[in-house]
Amino acid sequence: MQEHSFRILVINPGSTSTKIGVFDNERSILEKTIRHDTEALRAYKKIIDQYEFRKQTILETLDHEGINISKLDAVCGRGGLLRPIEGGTYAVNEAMLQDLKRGYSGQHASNLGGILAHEIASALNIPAFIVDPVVVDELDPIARVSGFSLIERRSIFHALNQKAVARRVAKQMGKTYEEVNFIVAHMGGGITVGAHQRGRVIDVNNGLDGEGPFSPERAGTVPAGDLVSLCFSGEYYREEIMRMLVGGGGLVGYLGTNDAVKVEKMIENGDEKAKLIYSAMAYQVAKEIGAASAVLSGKVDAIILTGGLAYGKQFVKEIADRVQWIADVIVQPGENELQALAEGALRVLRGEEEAKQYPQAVKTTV
Ligand SMILES: Nc1ncnc2c1ncn2[C@@H]1O[C@H](COP(=O)(O)OP(=O)(O)OP(=O)(O)O)[C@@H](O)[C@H]1O
Ligand SMILES: CCCC(=O)O
Repeated sequence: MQEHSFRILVINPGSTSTKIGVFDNERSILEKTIRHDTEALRAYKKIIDQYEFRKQTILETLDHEGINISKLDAVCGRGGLLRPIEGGTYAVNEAMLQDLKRGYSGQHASNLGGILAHEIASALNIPAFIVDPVVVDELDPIARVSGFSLIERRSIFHALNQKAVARRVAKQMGKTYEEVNFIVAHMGGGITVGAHQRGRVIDVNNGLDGEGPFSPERAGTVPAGDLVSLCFSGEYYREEIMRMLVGGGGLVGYLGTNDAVKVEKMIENGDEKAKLIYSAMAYQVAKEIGAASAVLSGKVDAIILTGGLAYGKQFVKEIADRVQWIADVIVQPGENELQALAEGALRVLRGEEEAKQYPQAVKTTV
């Protein structure tokens, strides 16, 4: 019997671009990165105000590429900084739209994903979904304890790519994601290292502005007391400190670039500082993997290295040399977020999973 074919539009909004894809089942028939002029984006005060502009650009691009949107079966967007929720595919509902619009856990381009999916899908009377947003929170209670009673650890990570890669590797091993324990290190502009225990990410660093290894653009964990002293030195505004930690941290802070390919060139040209800093980034990733292996009590089926930095052969080697005693190291460079969005929507359209419902805000009585 011929398999039913679903056509899905997927949308992944980034800070300066919107990536879109059209899939017939798992097969990509169009993938496009729409670059937005930074001047055009600057005209909008808040990220959320860009949605009409981005929607029109997406629709024009689809039209230009000859995609008839009336043939779509669903639209799936990258989820944003919502309330903490468990992983999976969620139907876009009113509560979600409200939280995306106000940026419940902060402002992030991915907040536009669910809104754009809803806007396009509702006009066509088809379902809209999001899959594994960055706020996926499956932390064990013990992992939430920070050691400072006023601050709880939070789960903010590359859930979409980490879970998609983990599912793919599990399948290659002839198992399901729910049958294996993996450590997944997503190494892109930000770096997050997740301890995946039988389908749940029970511990992971908050890679947005919290903790973990430093990355091309982010500082990761820094010595707390020294940071407090810097904050109260009177020399910096809050925004300046945040910019130095996120965006201007990591490789950018030390070497003036977030481009690891450039850093590799600097090393080739004999730059000793670049060599030390690049090795330190690999060292910190390895250390975080070691910590995740303790979280999993050493029961680790594989360590997976993914994201753009996983293309760097020397970088990967330095990490692997330190951690391959724990488990096999599997390298899956780049990220496949469009495919992951399509696969998440497909699991629901095929009835393999039920779409999860995003929780309504709890009403408090005064
Ligand atoms: N061939 C390569 N060798 C080494 N590093 C590479 C290579 N290709 C890309 N990178 C590096 O990967 C990093 C970007 O990774 P990626 O594209 O996954 O990040 P992003 O999507 O911008 O951010 P994030 O993954 O945090 O959402 C950059 O530092 C880039 O220089
Ligand atoms: C860590 C959350 C995803 C990102 O890097 O923006």
